[in-house]
Amino acid sequence: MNTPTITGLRAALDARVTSARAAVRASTVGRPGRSGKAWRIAAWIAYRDWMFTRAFGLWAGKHPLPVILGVLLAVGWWGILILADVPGDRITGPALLLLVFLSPGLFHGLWAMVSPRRYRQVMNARAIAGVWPKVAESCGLSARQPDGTITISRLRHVRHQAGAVVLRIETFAGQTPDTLHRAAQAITTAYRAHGYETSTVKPGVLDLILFTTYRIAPATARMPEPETANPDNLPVGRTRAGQVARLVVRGRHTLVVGATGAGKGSALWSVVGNLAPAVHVGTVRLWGLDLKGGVELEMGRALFGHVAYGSEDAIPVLRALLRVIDQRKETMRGISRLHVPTPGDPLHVLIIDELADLMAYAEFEVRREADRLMSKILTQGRALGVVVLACVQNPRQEAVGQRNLYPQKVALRLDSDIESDMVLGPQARLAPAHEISRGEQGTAYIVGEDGMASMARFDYWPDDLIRAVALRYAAPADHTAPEPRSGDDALNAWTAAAARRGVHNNAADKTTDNAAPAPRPRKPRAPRKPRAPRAPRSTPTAEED
Ligand SMILES: Nc1ncnc2c1ncn2[C@@H]1O[C@H](COP(=O)(O)OP(=O)(O)OP(=O)(O)O)[C@@H](O)[C@H]1O
Repeated sequence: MNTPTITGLRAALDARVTSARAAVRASTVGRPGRSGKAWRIAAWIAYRDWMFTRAFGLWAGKHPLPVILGVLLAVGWWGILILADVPGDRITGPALLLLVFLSPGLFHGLWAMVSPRRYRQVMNARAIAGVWPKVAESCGLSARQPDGTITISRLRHVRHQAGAVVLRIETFAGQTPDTLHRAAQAITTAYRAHGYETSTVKPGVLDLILFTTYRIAPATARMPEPETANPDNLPVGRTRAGQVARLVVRGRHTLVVGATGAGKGSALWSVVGNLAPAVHVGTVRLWGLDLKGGVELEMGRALFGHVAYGSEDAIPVLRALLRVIDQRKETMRGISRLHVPTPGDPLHVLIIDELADLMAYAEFEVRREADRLMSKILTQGRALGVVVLACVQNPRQEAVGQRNLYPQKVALRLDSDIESDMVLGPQARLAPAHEISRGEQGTAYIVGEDGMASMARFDYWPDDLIRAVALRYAAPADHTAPEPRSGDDALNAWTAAAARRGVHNNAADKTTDNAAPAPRPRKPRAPRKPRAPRAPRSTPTAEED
């Protein structure tokens, strides 16, 4: 029998609450027509009333003295007027007195009624700042000075953003920024936040982003538009703060790791799908290795140039990509240090689904060759406009032995903290991927080149959308790979593999122009002229020249 885990129970409870809320909403404010409108007006009034009462109550709870004094004086005044039988208005005077004593509370109530959001933010910021000295001291952000006084890291300000509160913290003389980074988790727990991220503002000043939401709501991707298909800043999903999550593709190899069902497909298609408009105009060229037999990539086949669906077929594709790198080395030498994609001279993106099938489970010879080729592509490719996005399920040593060659890592849900450590190394502290729950497919920590981690949820890409994107943004027909140079060992391998298995290529599907890099018929070599025997010569000297 399966024992329910805390995470499982929490997910089940979440689901029930969400469905109950949806049911109540549908039968009240969500109703169509006049009754729905009436419900909405009533809900608006009730909410504003509640905000007034709550804000006033909170103020009164914190300031009982003026409340008690005001009530006593007002009642006393009124009582005296009654007892002394003073004629005329006996209410206005005591009421005005009460109003004066309670005016700060009434101001709070009105403020909360008119602008509930702003009111909550200001109150929250004040509460955070109020307990900051205690929190800072207990989290190790204080030091005793020689004169006996205690210095704490200064909280410059508290700012709100969607789903998060940002604390700007400053080090004091003698304190290192690393101390702030190390205290981040303890501060998060102290404020009962759901998670944190850090961002350095300037030396000694850090923004600590505390998340107030537990999870990022799932979202379904939409048809990408050409203006967003920017490989330097590709939109791929949502951040915890509700903003667009972005990934840098140009100049970075990306390793995507996630347990089975963690949503690697969402990460893969968020990149491929959002790059599609750039593929269509020829500034990006996609290469695919789907070693699960094509199950994943075949759906968007038209977006790809060369693809291979088996580990042996992958080798010629990797070799062809290496030839692109070699060609670029020659054309870019002395001209540019980072390739700028243009139509006709695109950014080449190699997408690999299930890297382990190539690097860990293939035949020994294939593994060895794949390892050699991948090391070259990963070490030489990124500046030359050839990048890799590789997905892997099991982060075991053989599969991700080259993980250090991927400057950017995407860690979806992992099974244990050991796996998080294996993939992310020291960054696992900032990106505990093993804590992502099963119900949050597509949620991941993105660990960038600078070692900073941020949480995002990749958009979900339904099959129909992938097909529609492939139809609308199909790759141009001239998707050819550079041909092997004569004498290149790839020539024979490519030819043999293509003949044996029929390497999948756009060409095969479309026009003959696109044919897989077929071997050029070699010119028969002219017989070598016999060399004239060299005259015996002595060691060259300056005089001889
Ligand atoms: N971004 C997302 N938002 C919501 N649900 C998602 C998201 N991504 C995936 N899912 C759900 O999770 C399921 C598994 O996703 P997916 O197949 O991408 O996982 P995977 O990591 O590729 O798994 P495997 O390694 O076993 O192929 C999907 O069928 C879908 O129902």
